[in-house]
Amino acid sequence: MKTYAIVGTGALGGFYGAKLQRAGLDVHFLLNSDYQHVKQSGLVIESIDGDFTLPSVNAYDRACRMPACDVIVICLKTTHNRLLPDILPNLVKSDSVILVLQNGLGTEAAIAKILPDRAIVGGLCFICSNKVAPGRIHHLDYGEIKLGAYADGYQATPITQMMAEIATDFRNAGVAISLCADLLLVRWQKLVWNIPYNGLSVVLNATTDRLMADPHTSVLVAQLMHEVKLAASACDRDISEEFIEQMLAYTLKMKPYRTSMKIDYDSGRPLEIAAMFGTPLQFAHDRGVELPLVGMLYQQLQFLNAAALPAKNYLPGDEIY
Ligand SMILES: NC(=O)C1=CN([C@@H]2O[C@H](COP(=O)(O)OP(=O)(O)OC[C@H]3O[C@@H](n4cnc5c(N)ncnc54)[C@H](OP(=O)(O)O)[C@@H]3O)[C@@H](O)[C@H]2O)C=CC1
Ligand SMILES: CC(C)(CO)C(=O)C(=O)O
Repeated sequence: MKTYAIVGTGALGGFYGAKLQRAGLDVHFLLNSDYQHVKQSGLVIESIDGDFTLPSVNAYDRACRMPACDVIVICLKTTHNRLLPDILPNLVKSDSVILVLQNGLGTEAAIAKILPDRAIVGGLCFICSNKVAPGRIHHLDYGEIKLGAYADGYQATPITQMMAEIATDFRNAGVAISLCADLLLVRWQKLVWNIPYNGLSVVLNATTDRLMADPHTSVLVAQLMHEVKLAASACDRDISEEFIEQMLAYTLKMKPYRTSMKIDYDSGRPLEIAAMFGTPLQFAHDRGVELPLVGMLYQQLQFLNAAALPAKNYLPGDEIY
């Protein structure tokens, strides 16, 4: 039986980690402000798939107190990635796999610099989940994960045995999961959604339904998606027109949704700007492609984030890339 370390027990880590433990796996949870509460009372999951409680979990406040595990699941916000060089060496064995369940681009490459010899897998999560109180996760919708292995410079690379084993564990835990051989392609595909909706939801103070209902913003969403397609193309990854049409249609059908970046903004947390905007812009720029609309959103988000910096006790550069 594999052991799992959940680094960051919030909306994603709490939800997926609790499901893995409920399925009988040996799961170890690293926590921050919720540590005392979760150590005493465990985790509560309110989910459209069915509510459940884990009255007792392996809770830790420091990585150095955790056992080395087979799979290290990174569920911190990317704004806390500066902690990874201190956390990760405590948790790995020679054959551990690092599974990055974060939005955006670049974390796998950053981890490869910290742990050059370990297998790294990226996971794109299609889920709407929030941590609503200490140790209490509210899973509102969806939940599927797409996994792809990381290879130097985000080259496409075959599906590994370890990925298949991780997928089996998640499926047994009731999580839909698929495997792919091109992590960079699926990261760009997710950015087709995240860049317009996460960015505009903060700048325009709007939920997804309002962005789609207004003819001006729905055009802007589509234009931003086309810039992401250009950036992917500069990286030799093809995003089809049909894919963009599907993303627009899917969002029209979605329940009104406040994106994760908007929830962060409204809660006074730092925004994941580097992972979702800065690094994608840099990837495109390095290949001779500029993205003016994405660049404008990036600048506006930096402005809004900086305006709240003192309150957030946050330093620019906290996301390591
Ligand atoms: N939520 C969602 O629906 C989705 C999220 N994502 C992505 O998943 C990633 C994780 O997001 P999400 O789960 O929402 O974020 P959350 O903020 O809910 O979870 C992150 C957790 O990390 C914890 N943490 C912070 N600092 C430390 C520390 N020093 N040691 C241990 N734990 C720490 C936080 O604890 P504390 O609160 O106590 O500081 C928090 O519980 C992001 O990249 C996000 O974009 C992707 C798809 C959907
Ligand atoms: C697309 C979505 C809603 C998860 O599926 C997300 O990634 C976010 O809110 O940041």
